[in-house]
Amino acid sequence: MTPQQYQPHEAVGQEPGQEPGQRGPGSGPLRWGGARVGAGRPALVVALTGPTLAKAADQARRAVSAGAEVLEMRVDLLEEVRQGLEAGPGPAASRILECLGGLYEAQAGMGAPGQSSAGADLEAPAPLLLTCRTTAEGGRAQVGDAAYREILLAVLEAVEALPRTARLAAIDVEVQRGCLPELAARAHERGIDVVGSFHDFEGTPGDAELEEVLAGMAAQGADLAKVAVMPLSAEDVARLLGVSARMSTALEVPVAAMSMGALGTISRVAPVFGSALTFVVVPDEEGEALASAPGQLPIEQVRRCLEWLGG
Ligand SMILES: O=C1C[C@@](O)(C(=O)O)C[C@@H](O)[C@@H]1O
Repeated sequence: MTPQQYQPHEAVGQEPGQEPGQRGPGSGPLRWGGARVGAGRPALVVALTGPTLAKAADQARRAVSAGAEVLEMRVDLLEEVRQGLEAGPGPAASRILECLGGLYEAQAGMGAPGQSSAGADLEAPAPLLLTCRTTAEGGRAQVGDAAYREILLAVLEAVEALPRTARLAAIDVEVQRGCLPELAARAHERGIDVVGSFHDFEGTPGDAELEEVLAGMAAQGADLAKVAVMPLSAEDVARLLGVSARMSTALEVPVAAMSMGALGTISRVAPVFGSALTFVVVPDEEGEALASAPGQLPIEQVRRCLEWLGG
C-alpha cells in the first residue's frame, strides 16, 4: 500500500501500529488520512468557508475533485454554528458536531471510492482539520478564552460518538487563548493531531518573536506549529520565509508559515521554505471563491507553482 492511499481503519494522525497519542514530537511527518504532512512539499488545504453547511459540503466536493489533500472546516464561518455560538459554549459545540455529522452525510453523495451502505463507515475523501477561529485572530467566533476552551473540549469529548470518518485528523488551537497544553492532551488521547495557531493581521512580528511563538507551540504539545502574519513590506515577507526555513529544520514538529495578502503570495507557492501546509481556494460554478484569509490562490495555480518551484 502506498503512503498516499487512505487507510480507513487506522486512527487518523497515527503511524501504523501506534496507539493514539503515542506519535510524539519529532517522529516524522504527520499522517492525516492519505496525506503526509511535513514530508516535502506543502499539503494543499482548502478551507470550507460556507457560509452554510450545504455550501461547505458543496465546496468539499469540489475541493476533493480538484485534488485538495486536507479540508479545513472553518466552523466559525458557518451560519449554523454562529447561531449556536450566540447561545453559549454548549449549544456551539453541539452545532459543530452536527455540522461534522452533516458533512459526513454529504460525503455519501460524493460517490467517493469506498462508499458503502448505510450505517457503515464511508471512506473519507480528504482528512478534516477543524478550526474555530476567534475574532481576536481574524475569524468570526466572538468568544472569550474560557468559552473557546469549553467549546473545543466539548467537541473533543463528543467526537468519538461520530462515525469514524466524520472524526477529525486534526484540530486547530490558537496558542494565545491559553489552553493549548490541555487541549493537546485531550486531542492526543483520541488520536487527533493539534495544529498550534497564531495570527497577526496588523503586521509581521520580529523574527525572534515569531521563532519563540513557533517553538512555544511545539513545547505546549502542538503536532504542527503555524503562523500567518501580514507583511507591510517585501522585507517582512523575506523575514517570514527565513523564519519558516529556519524553524522547519530546527523544530521537531512540522511548521506552516504564511505571509498574508497580495504581497505575501510567494509564501503560499514556494515549497523550499519548509511550510508543511498551504491554504488554497477552489472556485464554485460561477468562478467565485471565498478565501478564508487574504492572499490565497486557486488550487491549480498553486499546484503548478509548487511543481515549477521544486515541490
Ligand atoms: O491559519 C490559517 C491560515 C490562513 O489564515 C491563511 O492565511 O491561509 C487561513 C486560515 O483558514 C487557516 O486557519
